[in-house]
Amino acid sequence: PKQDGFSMPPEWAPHKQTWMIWPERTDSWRLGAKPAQAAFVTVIKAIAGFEPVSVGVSAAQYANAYAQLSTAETKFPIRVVEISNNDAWCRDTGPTFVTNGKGEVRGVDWTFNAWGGLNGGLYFPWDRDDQVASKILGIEQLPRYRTEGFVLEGGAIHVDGEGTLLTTAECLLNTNRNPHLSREEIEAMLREHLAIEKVLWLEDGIFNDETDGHVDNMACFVKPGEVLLAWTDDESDPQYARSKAALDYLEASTDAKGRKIKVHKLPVPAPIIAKAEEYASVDQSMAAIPREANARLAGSYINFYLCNGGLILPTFDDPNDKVAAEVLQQLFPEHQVVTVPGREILLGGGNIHCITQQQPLA
Ligand SMILES: NCCCCCC(N)=O
Repeated sequence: PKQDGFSMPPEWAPHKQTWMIWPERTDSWRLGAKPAQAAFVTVIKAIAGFEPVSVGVSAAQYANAYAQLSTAETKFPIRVVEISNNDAWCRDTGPTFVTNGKGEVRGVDWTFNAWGGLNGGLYFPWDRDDQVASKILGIEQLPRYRTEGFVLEGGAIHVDGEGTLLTTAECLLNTNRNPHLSREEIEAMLREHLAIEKVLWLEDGIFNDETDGHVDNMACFVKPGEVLLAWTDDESDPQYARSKAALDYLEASTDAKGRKIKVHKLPVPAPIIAKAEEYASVDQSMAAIPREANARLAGSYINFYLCNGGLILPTFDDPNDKVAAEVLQQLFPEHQVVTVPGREILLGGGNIHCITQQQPLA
């Protein structure tokens, strides 16, 4: 934390590797999780074109994951290690890595409660997921800061690397995360653990996002002082009010260094609806929320992932796929945009940013 001189680098800072977790639970993923595993393999190989990838997998799926990944012909190595888990959302269950600018890396291991615990959580139990960060830090032999009892997911925050953090009240002030803490006390925990100076609070995230509006689906930093925001011009879409409120707030805000915020818009895809036949092959269980057919999914191009020289972008067979790729290539000229179909991942409730976790170089 701040007192030790450690802070969270921005996602565009150089990475040592990316961490991911292999999907397998059949009450969250359709067709025995096989389409999800294929989609994850595509993402893993895309990232391994830019930097090493470590994939955590359960003992039951180790042989299957290893067989598919160890023979991959990629520029950078893909490592498969056994890590028990309850699902595959490494953005939220992995550690948030912090660096001190003097060659040292540590990790923050937030308490995890499956996006709401017994008050709106998405599955039960989540004990293996709450151990993932600790196991990754153990494998990397990095010191660990544990925030016992303070719930946070990595997908709920973005930083600019210069003291500003971007998040949503819909998530962080939700009574199913830290009902015992005030907004000020939550800000204090973020300041302390990430050495940030100012929090920009968007009200809401993407409409119908089951994470309670994670910021990593709604908005992100392009560079200090510049924010990219999920946008629609369709005022009849429930997304419009959320994006307009965020635009007005950001354009009236300054960051930790006093810069006025410049907002860039990234169009959302047309509403994405889960088909009944897609969810027909998801197991019913007492352990996970049912996947609602005909529900609108929280599809967003903001859920891309920045790796060393690459930008991995989910696409949705939508005319805006091309628009989003062009806008992002303009805004991130030093990153090569690589598109990967995102629907199979979105059917599980998130996308490419949600299934990745960057480990920065010291
Ligand atoms: N079904 C669980 C979905 C969790 C999505 C995680 C994320 N960061 O979006």
